[in-house]
Amino acid sequence: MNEEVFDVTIIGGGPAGLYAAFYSGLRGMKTKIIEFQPFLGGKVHVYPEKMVWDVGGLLPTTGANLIDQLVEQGLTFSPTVHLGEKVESISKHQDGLFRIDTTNGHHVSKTIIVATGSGILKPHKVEVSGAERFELSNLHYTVKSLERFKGKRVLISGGGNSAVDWANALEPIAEQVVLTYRKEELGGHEAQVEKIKQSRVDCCPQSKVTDLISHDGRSIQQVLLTHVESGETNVIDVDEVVINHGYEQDTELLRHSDLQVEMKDGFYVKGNSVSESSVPGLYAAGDILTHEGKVHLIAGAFQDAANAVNRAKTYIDPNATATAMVSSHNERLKEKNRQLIEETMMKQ
Ligand SMILES: Cc1cc2nc3c(=O)[nH]c(=O)nc-3n(C[C@H](O)[C@H](O)[C@H](O)COP(=O)(O)OP(=O)(O)OC[C@H]3O[C@@H](n4cnc5c(N)ncnc54)[C@H](O)[C@@H]3O)c2cc1C
Repeated sequence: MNEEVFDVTIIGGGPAGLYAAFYSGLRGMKTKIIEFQPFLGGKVHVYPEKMVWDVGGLLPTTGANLIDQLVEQGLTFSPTVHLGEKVESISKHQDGLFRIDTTNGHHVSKTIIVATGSGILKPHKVEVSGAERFELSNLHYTVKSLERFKGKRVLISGGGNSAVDWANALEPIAEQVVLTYRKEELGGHEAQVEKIKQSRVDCCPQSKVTDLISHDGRSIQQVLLTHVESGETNVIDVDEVVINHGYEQDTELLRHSDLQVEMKDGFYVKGNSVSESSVPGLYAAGDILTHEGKVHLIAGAFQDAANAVNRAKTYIDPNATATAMVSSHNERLKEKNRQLIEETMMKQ
């Protein structure tokens, strides 16, 4: 049980949730983030090795670096963070407070910001019994850094965009890249598929991984591929195995809640351009929100988050200003600014 009442509880610790936490701290609100994954950063964990170019003010940077920056900024005002906790339902009680039921208990909040993005993403695992024991060594469900694969023999299983992108990215640096997929043709973007065809990548169409062979019990040394039609088998020597068989998406939260939150297409929170939902006190930000002016980018998630926080602030205190003072002149940052200036001077 968690009876402490928070001003704002943010569900989801992706870009929208993290920026909302920062902004909520800037507005002096008692803030909590609840995130299902054991880490913050949201969907950006799907593409940590990719370069992101379109976040305002940031020069091209990897997804991994973006996560670090988002998390550091999101924790500026030390919000309470619950990781590894799934929100299962939300309800609003007669006292006007929201109750948030999770896998670990329940929370109470004056307002809620739903920042659940595409829901909870879990990678589809390779269908080989006992495979999980290699996840600490050389079985990967994402490519966190290209460096790790330098000079290695890599097998990638999957025929979609990400698998094709990873094969193209690893081809110049790995010793060998084998790409195996069930269908006859690859399903990625045309230009990327063409690039694969012109490259050193060995394609094994209509094949699936049927065994991961280990001679030391700790890591995979060989992969058994089986042709889906002929049943013919092929053993490939490997140093690293990357699986990209898509993601299972759990988006049940609002459908499971008693609240009558108006939705669009059975998934999105049908909101407005200031992040309000049909339920007073409940706001949404990021990929889960839809409205006429919606920008489906991280940049758009930031705007949603600032709007959601501003609305939450005036919902709790109708006399509060509609927007926060800009950060450059915000009193909440005075002490932190003093520390930063001191640190800069020490370095000179
Ligand atoms: C391959 C790929 C590349 C992309 N490239 C770019 C790009 O270059 N530029 C750009 O601007 N955008 C890009 N995007 C889109 C961008 O990642 C999203 O717009 C952004 O992540 C949305 O942030 P969010 O916080 O709304 O949602 P998410 O990042 O999806 O985060 C939502 C979080 O909520 C958590 N959650 C969900 N349900 C629950 C629950 N019930 N209980 C607790 N926690 C829950 C999830 O675990 C997750 O951590 C890309 C997306 C993909 C897939």
